[in-house]
Amino acid sequence: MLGLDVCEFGGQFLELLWLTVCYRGIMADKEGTAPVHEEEDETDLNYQAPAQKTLQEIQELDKDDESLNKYKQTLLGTGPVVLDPSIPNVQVTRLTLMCVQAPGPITMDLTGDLEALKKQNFTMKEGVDYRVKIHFKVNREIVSGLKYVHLTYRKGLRDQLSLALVLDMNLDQLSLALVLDTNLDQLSLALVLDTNLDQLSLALVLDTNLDQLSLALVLDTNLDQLSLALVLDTNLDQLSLALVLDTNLDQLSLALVLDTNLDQLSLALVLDTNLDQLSLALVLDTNLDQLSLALVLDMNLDQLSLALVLDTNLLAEFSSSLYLTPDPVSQGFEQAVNPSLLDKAVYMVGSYGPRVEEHEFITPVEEAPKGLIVRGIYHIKSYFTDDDKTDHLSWEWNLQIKKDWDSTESCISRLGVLSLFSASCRHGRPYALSHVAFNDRHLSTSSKIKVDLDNSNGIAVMKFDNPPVNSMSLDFLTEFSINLEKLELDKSCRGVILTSAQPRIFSAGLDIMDMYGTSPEHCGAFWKAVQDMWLKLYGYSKITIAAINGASPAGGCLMALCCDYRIMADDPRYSIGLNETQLGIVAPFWFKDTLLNTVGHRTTELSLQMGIMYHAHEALKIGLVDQLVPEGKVLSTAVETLGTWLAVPGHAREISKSMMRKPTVDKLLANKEADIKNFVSFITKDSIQKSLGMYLAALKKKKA
Ligand SMILES: CCCCCC/C=C/CC(=O)SCCNC(=O)CCNC(=O)[C@H](O)C(C)(C)COP(=O)(O)OP(=O)(O)OC[C@H]1O[C@@H](n2cnc3c(N)ncnc32)[C@H](O)[C@@H]1OP(=O)(O)O
Repeated sequence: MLGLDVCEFGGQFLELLWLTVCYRGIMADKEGTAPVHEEEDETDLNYQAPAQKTLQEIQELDKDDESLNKYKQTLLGTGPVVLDPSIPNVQVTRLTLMCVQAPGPITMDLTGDLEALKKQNFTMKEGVDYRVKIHFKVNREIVSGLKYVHLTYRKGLRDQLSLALVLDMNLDQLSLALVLDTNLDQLSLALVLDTNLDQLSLALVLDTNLDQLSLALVLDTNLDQLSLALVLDTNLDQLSLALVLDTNLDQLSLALVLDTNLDQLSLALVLDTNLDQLSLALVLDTNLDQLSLALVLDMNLDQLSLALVLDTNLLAEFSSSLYLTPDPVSQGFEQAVNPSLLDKAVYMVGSYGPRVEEHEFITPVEEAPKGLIVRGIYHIKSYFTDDDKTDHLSWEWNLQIKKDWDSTESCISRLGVLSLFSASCRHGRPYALSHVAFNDRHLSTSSKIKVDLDNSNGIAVMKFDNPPVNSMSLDFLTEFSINLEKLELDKSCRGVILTSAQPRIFSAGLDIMDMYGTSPEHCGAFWKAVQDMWLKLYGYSKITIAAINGASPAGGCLMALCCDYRIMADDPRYSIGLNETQLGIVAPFWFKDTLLNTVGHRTTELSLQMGIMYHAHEALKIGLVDQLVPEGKVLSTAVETLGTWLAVPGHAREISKSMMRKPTVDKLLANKEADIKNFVSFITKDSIQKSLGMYLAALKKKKA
């Protein structure tokens, strides 16, 4: 049976692949060709595309094959969404940098002024994991072989590291100026040394904004006189300074050692000079991700030796960012310096058909670079293109890698979060925001859902804690989806267990209070949150197990059905099922599909029409749950089971899951808006409101 399904699916899939390949030729004619300046690294295999077909022709093919038609509809939509040929077939609408630790969404609108984007910096904290999400629309025709190309350049040194060294000498005189100016979180060092046989002047200014350290040292001496000024200003923890100065008319020795634990900066300066000879050694060693500078200068009347070592292991990587120039700014070096290409990433986006809803594509997880020298601004050229090099969109923007997120961004994001959650005020009552903890890597601060991620095995347990019955209100659903998303992005998490912190109840399903007596706007927002929860959970890439430790009606059952495996407490008091008809409401098609995909057609038919709640044993019998264990063992069995699932090669399992579930997910994605409208008009009907009211009254009466 399974073999047959897979063959059937495989056949359809191949056919669709062929159809999309056929279609590429047509597309190339219709859109402009790309000015994509990417290196040609693909081999021409002398490939001859099959005869071209229109979307309509494709839809006509095998018209009588019902299952193929369904699949085609999922992939191709029902037909062109926009007929106006002046509107591009593919419209890229926005790019989002998805990062769990980000204080808020980092999104760029690609429908507006792309020129403005060139000047805009999007900040990313160093070392964080992130993914790029692109939203795009397909309006008329299938596009195949879509690609997202991402070229990363490092800008000139102005934003990064500048070193200027000026050395001027003759037998009687030496002048040295060294300026090290790095914006990489603000370290500046200026050293000026001017000496002739009679006089030595040294000025050293070290100014680092990196937690406020400033040091100025001025030393001026001639044969009869020595002046030394040292100013040190710091509110840092752990600063040590040692200054040794020894001078007489013929000789000067100076040793300065500055040692600060604050991100490990050490400075040693040794200066030894007499009338005939000057020796200077300066060592600047900062662990702020590997910058070391050593300067050794040794001279006498006849000879000069200078050694300058600037040792940052980033030299190799960013050699083009390092220049020796006397006056970088006045020479306008930024124009003179071509930004160097650091990285080229090509992501295969795939083939897509027209539909009203936007498509979205998410890249695999990347890690932002980390370290003092890699902080700075990267210029990025993005191309949304395809195999035919059609330029669907190309734009440029800047990614700024910083030691921390921008504080202003945090404010903006907090506002964003507030507005997101003010939308979840129910009956005019704002909900507590304590659970909104985007920055918090300890995921356990949510108010309605407790998350505990065990780093030793990668298993996260999400415990519903929304008394009295874990009903899924708008804020519960929002919080659930955020946590799930966070865990999906968290590399250390490998699987998620859903369970309840409430005794005897897994979840009472959707919060009826969100549907009863509320405004159409509220109902719309609520339903969108239900959809988002389902889309996230049913299409989740990681393993999910429902540890059902209590009653699980309606939405509770749906949530369990979305998981990969269900373990239920073996207790006759607990039941599970989609009982919507008992409330006088109708489960939507994606509730139905989720049940159908689990227990089959006939059982789904009986179950939905009658609104049956199954006791644990019955649920096991019809395959609604996979295993029964004593209540006290539900969670431990779930952990054990997840362990065995984790032994399966992850990639193969994930693709298999997606193969089984994607058509169902795509169906809702293609009808999301219509489904919301349908829900709102249905649930706000007087007759339905009356049913809900009676149901609520019955619940309360039962209690009485
Ligand atoms: C195109 C249109 C599509 C429309 C599709 C709409 C889909 C909806 C899916 C749903 O999920 S609808 C919700 C269905 N849920 C239920 O039917 C469950 C109802 N509840 C129960 O059966 C029981 O409460 C329980 C879960 C078995 C627990 O029983 P227990 O005896 O322990 O507690 P109660 O005294 O019954 O309840 C305590 C308290 O909680 C209130 N409550 C219960 N369920 C809900 C709920 N789903 N939403 C809001 N409030 C709920 C109940 O009224 C009690 O409140 P009180 O004020 O303390 O009396």
